[in-house]
Amino acid sequence: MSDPSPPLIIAVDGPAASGKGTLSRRLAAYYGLAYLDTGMLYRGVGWVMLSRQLDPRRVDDAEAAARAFSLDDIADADIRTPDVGRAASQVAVQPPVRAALLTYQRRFAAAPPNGLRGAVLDGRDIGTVVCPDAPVKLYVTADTEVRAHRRWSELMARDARSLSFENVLEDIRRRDARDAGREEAPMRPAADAVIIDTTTLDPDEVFARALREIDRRLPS
Ligand SMILES: Nc1ncnc2c1ncn2[C@@H]1O[C@H](COP(=O)(O)OP(=O)(O)O)[C@@H](O)[C@H]1O
Ligand SMILES: Nc1ccn([C@@H]2O[C@H](COP(=O)(O)OP(=O)(O)O)[C@@H](O)[C@H]2O)c(=O)n1
Repeated sequence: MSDPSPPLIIAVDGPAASGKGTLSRRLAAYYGLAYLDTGMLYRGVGWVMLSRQLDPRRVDDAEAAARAFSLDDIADADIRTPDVGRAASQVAVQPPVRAALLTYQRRFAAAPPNGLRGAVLDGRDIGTVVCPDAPVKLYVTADTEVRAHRRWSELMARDARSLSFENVLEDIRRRDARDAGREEAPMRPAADAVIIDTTTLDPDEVFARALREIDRRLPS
């Protein structure tokens, strides 16, 4: 009897608000794959730290929070705020936090839920660390100001009226610098990733571009 084929993994990485989630959800639906937003795990740990009034930069506390983390902890939490994004990138610098969250991500990729034949994972280090053998790796990016504008519009639509565009831009710049500059699993395209610059593309165009790249790489 031949071995069952390994799960089909599509790795999607890139900086904040580049459109990773929008593209990944669509790819997962199209190919019938599971989807994991790995940023949600880091945001979850960041949220736990803030909700306990702990400093996200304290490595012992952050490691303990990551080890004990369960998705149930954030069932009713708003993790999509700039404060939680900042805390997420502060806990994400710490190697023991990354190690604790890596296990969950690798398991998800190795055995996608509901018997699905594979998964799309999005984050910062999927193609480089979490799933280095993924047959398809995309790195989604866009100009910083365009990304900040997208995030600002999203936050405004959710009623964060007091946020200025400049604050969101500054926040994204700092988070990008922290994510790209850290020692452990820095944000960067894998050597074999396809870079998709979404600055002037709408979501349909990004999807179409990704499909072309993926179909070229998948065994027919
Ligand atoms: N190609 C695009 N053009 C314009 N807006 C986009 C595009 N892709 C995503 N968006 C919007 O930008 C915001 C951030 O997208 P999202 O997919 O959440 O990014 P990420 O997962 O990289 O943080 C969302 O409001 C989304 O609707
Ligand atoms: N695989 C991942 C995913 C997220 N992260 C961290 O988690 C933060 C929040 O990730 P996110 O994907 O929710 O961020 P957005 O792109 O949605 O703004 C990032 O800024 C990173 O610091 C990471 O280090 N590695």
